[in-house]
Amino acid sequence: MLKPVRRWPSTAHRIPLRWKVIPLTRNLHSGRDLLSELSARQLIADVTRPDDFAKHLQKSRTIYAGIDPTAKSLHAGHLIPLLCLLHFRMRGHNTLALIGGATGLVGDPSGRMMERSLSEKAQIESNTVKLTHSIQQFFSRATEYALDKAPSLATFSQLQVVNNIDWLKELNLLDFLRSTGIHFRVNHMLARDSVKLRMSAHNGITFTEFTYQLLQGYDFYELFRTMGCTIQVGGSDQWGNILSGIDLINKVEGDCAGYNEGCFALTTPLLTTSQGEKFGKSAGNAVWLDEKLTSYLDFYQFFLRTTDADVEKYLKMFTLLPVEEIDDVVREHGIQPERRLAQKLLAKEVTLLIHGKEGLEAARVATNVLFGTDYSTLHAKDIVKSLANDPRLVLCTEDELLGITLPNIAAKFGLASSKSAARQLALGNGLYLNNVPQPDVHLKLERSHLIDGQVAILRAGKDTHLILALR
Ligand SMILES: N[C@@H](Cc1ccc(O)cc1)C(=O)O
Repeated sequence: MLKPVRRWPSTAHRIPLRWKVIPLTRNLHSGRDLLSELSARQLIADVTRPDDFAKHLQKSRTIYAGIDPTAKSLHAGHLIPLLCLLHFRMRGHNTLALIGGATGLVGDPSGRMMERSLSEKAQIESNTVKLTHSIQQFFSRATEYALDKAPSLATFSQLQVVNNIDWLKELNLLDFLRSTGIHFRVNHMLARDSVKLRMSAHNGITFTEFTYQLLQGYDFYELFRTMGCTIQVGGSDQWGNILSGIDLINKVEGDCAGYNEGCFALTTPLLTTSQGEKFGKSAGNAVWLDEKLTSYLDFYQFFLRTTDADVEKYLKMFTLLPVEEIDDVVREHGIQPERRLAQKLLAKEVTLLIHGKEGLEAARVATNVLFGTDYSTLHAKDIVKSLANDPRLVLCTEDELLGITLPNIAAKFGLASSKSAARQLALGNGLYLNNVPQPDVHLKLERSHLIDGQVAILRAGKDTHLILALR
């Protein structure tokens, strides 16, 4: 039998006391105001009702951004919405990070020409656990970074991670159609860019993906109703999904004129590099924020390789350095671009933001080992730590290392294809020990050759390394 339709109870959408709006006493008025700061940092693609939005932000609000758990960690592409949330958080707004444990099971058609294949439930669940950790870690490191960079701005408010499976799994299909579906008109849904794009493609769109916008719309309504959330942030391909939520809230809340100031959307640009590639990929692979997936070194190097055309934008988007300071650095960089002053600053700041001081130190040590020329400051324990998880670091026993000629070691550990190839390389001054060519093919390795008596850095030619460390 059909259950009675759940009408939205007239008091259910009252904001609970703990989410009551709190006027901001400081920060919002100190320095540039939030929306213009975000826009100076090129973090805004679009906002709804900008004047009302700016006024709305004069009190402490609750804001959310959602991520579907299609991958097991955050990656560099997530940095833009995350930094946007960080700016809100620093100015005392409550921040919700939503993990789409339910929407991840359905698949967002936005910005995609092809239907996704449905992910396994177990995969989504395991990704959800990892992403929750990733997000918490991001905000805890970013908080430290923000306190260091902009102490006068930082009044951190709540950060909470929520999962939409918690409310969407409870929905009953018939109730949902009668209470929520009734507010969506198919002609409007068809007009959304995400759907239009797919309607024009050969295979069209399945009903499953077509309903995605209702689910994301429902999320916004749920967070508005239960937590007083009035702002949603997302990449620019999320515009339609966010507006679905605002429309739903307006329709359900329509009778609450005066009480409901309305809700707001803020989209961030989808970044492509100046070479037209999607930002956040290195040699076709995602650059992850988890150091087990992308090492400190590779993360640092990724930002160090930024082109001159992109570096100013990235400094503004991905660091909390004041915009004026960035302008000065970029001016100085322009005088001698080959010194890569701006890129070095960018790599340093973003590594600090994501991996903290220890991560930055590890990236610097590893950079010196692999690309530097001055080994005098290197210490064995730092080398081993900085290259943990890097296949170029091999732990070995004394027997495998001491009393053996360098070409033999190079061949044994795969730095050269054979002993004779290694000898040829050495004779041609192409085999290095701790950055010095070693043409003596009979030289046997002794403890005194090792850095701190523990580590030998071998190199074949310009840039093929093998770092051997005694266990
Ligand atoms: N649709 C968003 C993720 C998301 C999911 C649920 C939401 O309520 C909000 C956002 C994306 O794919 O990036």
